[in-house]
Amino acid sequence: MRLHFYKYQATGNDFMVVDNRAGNLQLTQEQIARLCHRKFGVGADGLMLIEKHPSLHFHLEYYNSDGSQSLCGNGSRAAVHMAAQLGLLDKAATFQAYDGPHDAELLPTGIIRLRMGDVASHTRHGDDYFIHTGSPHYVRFVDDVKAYPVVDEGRKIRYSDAFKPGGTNVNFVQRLPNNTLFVRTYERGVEDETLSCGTGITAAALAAALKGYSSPVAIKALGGELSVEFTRAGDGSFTNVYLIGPAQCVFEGDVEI
Ligand SMILES: N[C@@H](CCC[C@H](N)C(=O)O)C(=O)O
Repeated sequence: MRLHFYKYQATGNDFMVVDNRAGNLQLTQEQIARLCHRKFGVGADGLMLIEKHPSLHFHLEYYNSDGSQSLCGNGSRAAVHMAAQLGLLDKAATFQAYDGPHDAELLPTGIIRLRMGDVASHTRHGDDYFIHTGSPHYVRFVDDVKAYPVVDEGRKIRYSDAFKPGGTNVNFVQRLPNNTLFVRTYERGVEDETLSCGTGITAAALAAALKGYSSPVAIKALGGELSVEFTRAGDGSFTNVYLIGPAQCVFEGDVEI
């Protein structure tokens, strides 16, 4: 069977996106891993299916490159862009993702502004933070993130007893002047560093807010620039959380599955 796909990148986090509104595609974990494999397949950090939803613009199924599922912030932004290309929506989007319903806006600049879930709480692990932003994220502030061994240290935390059995994504964050962060992320389900992770960047911005940063936080990632907006309550909870950044269709094609 030949599968038609769109290849997207959202600040360097890359995805295969498939229009499954007909509902006849079911992929096994092995097929997803093969399609996302950078030597044997198309190559991507994740694969998404855009499907019909009874009352929202679309339903989004997100798979990491190993076939596991969670919320993907960058993937959701890319899916909103593709749903607009498919004519499912104009400038405002509502869709169902892994963690629940989301809305998003396609700004005139082409930037996608995605509403994330509210964040009620966080936990501390020494000087580090654990924040769930639809996906689980560990956040550690470091002095020189460019030189930091992200994969080695990230993998230790990802597989540590504290986060078994599900594991966690791990973000290393450097504070820069002007309310700006540089964020690098080890992603669970990709089992490697990616060029950008939207839910991780959101968690990093909220952790920085707990240290005095204000909304909006400007973000630099290896794959590009984003920003995060939020409203912080006195009890340390967050509402009106938005992940804002670009997404681009790079090519489309067909692949045998
Ligand atoms: N790249 C994503 C996060 C995808 C999910 C994550 N790897 C997990 O399994 O928790 C993003 O942009 O948020």
